[in-house]
Amino acid sequence: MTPRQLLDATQIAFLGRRLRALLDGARGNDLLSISLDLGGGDDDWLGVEDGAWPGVDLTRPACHWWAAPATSGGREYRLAIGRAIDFQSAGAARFSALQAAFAGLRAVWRHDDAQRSGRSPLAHLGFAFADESADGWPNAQLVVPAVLLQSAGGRRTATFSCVAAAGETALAGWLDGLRGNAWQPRRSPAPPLPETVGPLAGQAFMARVAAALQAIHGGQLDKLVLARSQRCTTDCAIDVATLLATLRDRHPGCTIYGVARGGEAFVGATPERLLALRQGTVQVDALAGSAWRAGGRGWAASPSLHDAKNRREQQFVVDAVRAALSPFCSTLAAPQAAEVLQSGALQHLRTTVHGCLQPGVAFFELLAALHPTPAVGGWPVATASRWLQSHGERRGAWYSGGIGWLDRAGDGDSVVALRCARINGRQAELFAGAGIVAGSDPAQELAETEVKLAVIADALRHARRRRPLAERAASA
Ligand SMILES: C=C(O[C@@H]1C=C(C(=O)O)C=C[C@H]1O)C(=O)O
Repeated sequence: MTPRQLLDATQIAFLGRRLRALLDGARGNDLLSISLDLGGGDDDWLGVEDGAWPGVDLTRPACHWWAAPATSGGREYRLAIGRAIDFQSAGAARFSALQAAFAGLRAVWRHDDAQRSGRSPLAHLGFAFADESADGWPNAQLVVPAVLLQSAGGRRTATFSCVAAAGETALAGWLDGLRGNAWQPRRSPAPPLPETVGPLAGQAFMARVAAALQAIHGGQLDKLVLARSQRCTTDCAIDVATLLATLRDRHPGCTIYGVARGGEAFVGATPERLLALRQGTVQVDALAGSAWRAGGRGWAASPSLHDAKNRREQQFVVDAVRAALSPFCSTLAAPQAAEVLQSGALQHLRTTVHGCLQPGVAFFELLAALHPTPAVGGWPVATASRWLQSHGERRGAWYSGGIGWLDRAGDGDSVVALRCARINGRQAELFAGAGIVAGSDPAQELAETEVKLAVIADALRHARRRRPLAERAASA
């Protein structure tokens, strides 16, 4: 099935009838969602590879593509197009503002599932690392998409949402959204020209590591995560869909995400789950400590993943996550030993923290308690945040913040937005960071950020070699 064939005339007529039925008796600010069952089929229907769905167009004003490892194996895909509701917030109370908005939505959210798709409508969310940011991305955002396509376990659904005040015009908007994402002609991307990390960028990062180590040795802090960015420019527009497909193929254990707003896309492949909330149970990854294969690239050699520094670095995260969750949990599973998580050329230490929640605990309450974990901020959390702010730490878009989804019942997932870049036309800005504790070596920390930046840089390089099927066939 292609997007063009997504809905036939019978389904469009059916959608129109369901919309009219929902509108009957609705109040203007009610939120209405209608799900259609699109039948069984290949989950890669929503993949972004050449020829399958080249229409995932992240240069559109509002689009969110997501491919997460499914519990049953394979991938779970989501594509959100447009916005029925867009709520944004910033500042110290940003998560409680999102929670209040979400609770308000739930009270007026009506879902028609006449075809028994069994899938809940979803809202997607994203937020920046710090609670104030000024780089064109909303600091914290919750969106109910106008159109949501989902594919998992061989089942495909479409959910259409609008506020009742939009009336019957919503139908035309939904169909437009789908058309806009239909088969776009694609240009094959040209070779990106990554800016070499000049010695100055590397020296500047190592100087900041040295300053962080001084603060740690002075006893003010135990851990600080420092980030850096790298810009590169290509000689024609970066093909975001190919970049996403490359990340998806290369990082099977990661969640791949791409969010577009106003011509810019924020794209990444993260190994780290921040929060999964399902029917009163919670799961959080305490992920930190890194080792890598240098692969002859001239990066400093990796420390052992199990050395004292890496274990200490990860233990801060385990302790902080357990402390953050415990007031909300009736039971918190006993601490587990850390496992090794392989993610491309990197390895990390990971402990999954599980708990049973007390009744009524909301997703954003948990986010507010957890973020920033010492995996991305530092320890103690408040001192680390102040240190970063006063030392000019700059983190673009939603890097090291979170990105995720919530269903109508309030269950949901958020990942930590890592291994990512902000893409605008020919420009990419890549982000990565590393945790500093007593015993950290500045050259190794720099190398760690290089390996992390390479997740996107290598995918960008590879993406240029992939060409649309039509073009390949023409030149064959
Ligand atoms: C901050 C990043 O990664 C985090 C920091 C890690 C570390 O310091 O070892 C490991 C995994 C992530 O929790 C990043 O990838 O940018």
